[in-house]
Amino acid sequence: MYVDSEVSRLRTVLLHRPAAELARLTPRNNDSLLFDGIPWVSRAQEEHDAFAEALRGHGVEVLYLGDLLAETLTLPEARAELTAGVLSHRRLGDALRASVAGYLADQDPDRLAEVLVAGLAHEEIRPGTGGLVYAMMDRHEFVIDPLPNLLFTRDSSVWVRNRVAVTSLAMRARRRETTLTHAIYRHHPRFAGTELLFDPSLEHVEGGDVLVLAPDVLAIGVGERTTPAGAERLAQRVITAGLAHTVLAVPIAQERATMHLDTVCTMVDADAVVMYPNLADSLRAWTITGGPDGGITVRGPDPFLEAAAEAMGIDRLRVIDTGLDPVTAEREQWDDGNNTLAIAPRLCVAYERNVETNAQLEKAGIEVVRISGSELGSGRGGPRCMSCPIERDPL
Ligand SMILES: NC(=[NH2+])NCCC[C@H](N)C(=O)O
Repeated sequence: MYVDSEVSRLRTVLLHRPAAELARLTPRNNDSLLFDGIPWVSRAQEEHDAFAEALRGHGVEVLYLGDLLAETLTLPEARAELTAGVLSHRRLGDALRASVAGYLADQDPDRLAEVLVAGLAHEEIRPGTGGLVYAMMDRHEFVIDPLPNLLFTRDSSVWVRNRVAVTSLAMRARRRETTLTHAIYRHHPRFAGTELLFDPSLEHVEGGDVLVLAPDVLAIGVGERTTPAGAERLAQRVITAGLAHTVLAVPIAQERATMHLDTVCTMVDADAVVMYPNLADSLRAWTITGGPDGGITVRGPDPFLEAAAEAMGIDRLRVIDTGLDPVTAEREQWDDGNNTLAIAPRLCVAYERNVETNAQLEKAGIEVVRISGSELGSGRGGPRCMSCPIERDPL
């Protein structure tokens, strides 16, 4: 397990195949569950299977979060931890808590994993010993919330070299996701001995904001999800651990369209990014390096591209000039045109619908593996959001 870049050959990736949790979305809850529409579940699964197949076709090992979770739940300690986590929710009250506990105790690891991801509605459990909460709840209300955004595995953990940062998600609808990744990385034998770089109790950082620009350089977007305090904490940790000498904190607009840094900028080569053109010239960065007494030093802000090139020790960080008119650029940015997943330098996966961006990438010598994402995209995430690289060749 090792990741020191965004682009070197991808060997192992963590995905989550969406399932019953998507079927929980309704026009009443989709906004708070961070979806912009109601996906057609079976088609979303087909799209996701094609994405996984495209990766396997390029020699990438695909791990599924659902499988790792079910395997983790065969361990009594992990099972107890994850069960206690959902039972601690204040909405339950004692009587309903006892009923839910009983229900969970009856499930085998596979089904329990499913429940932890898809959630549990009131109508799925029996009243047990009664209680006011059960009596007063609507039958469609959740006693365990579903996690439809688990699909975006990029956000709930991120690898920096041989360590994993289990993130601290900012949006209420997503917080519980990291209880799952936290348990998997600490209990699953595949990750035995892995040191955690970050944990969910810390200041907010989401993986979509973290870009490993070079083996010693990280960029962290700061906006709707990652806070300045989160960026500072992660920067301090990677610098102290000797995993990077420089971390760039990059302010991005606090808006849905630019919720993470990877919605506007991803790497397609060791020295090249594809970037939302309406933003390319205005992005800025604060440069964080090691300071006296094990602390950090902050300077800036400077133009992002210049700060990045300097930190990376290259003359220039190239921006693939998509040359799009502002309206097309805005449309394709919304549909995750800039959210590419590199399988290797100059080889990336992208949504097929972003016709113009993809054509420009190819013109610039970047091979594009196109996948369809009409349903997957309703959650506002592209190939990079839907993947957490666990192993890449060293750059
Ligand atoms: N790395 C990313 N850009 N992830 C996209 C996450 C989308 C998800 N619906 C959210 O709002 O959180």
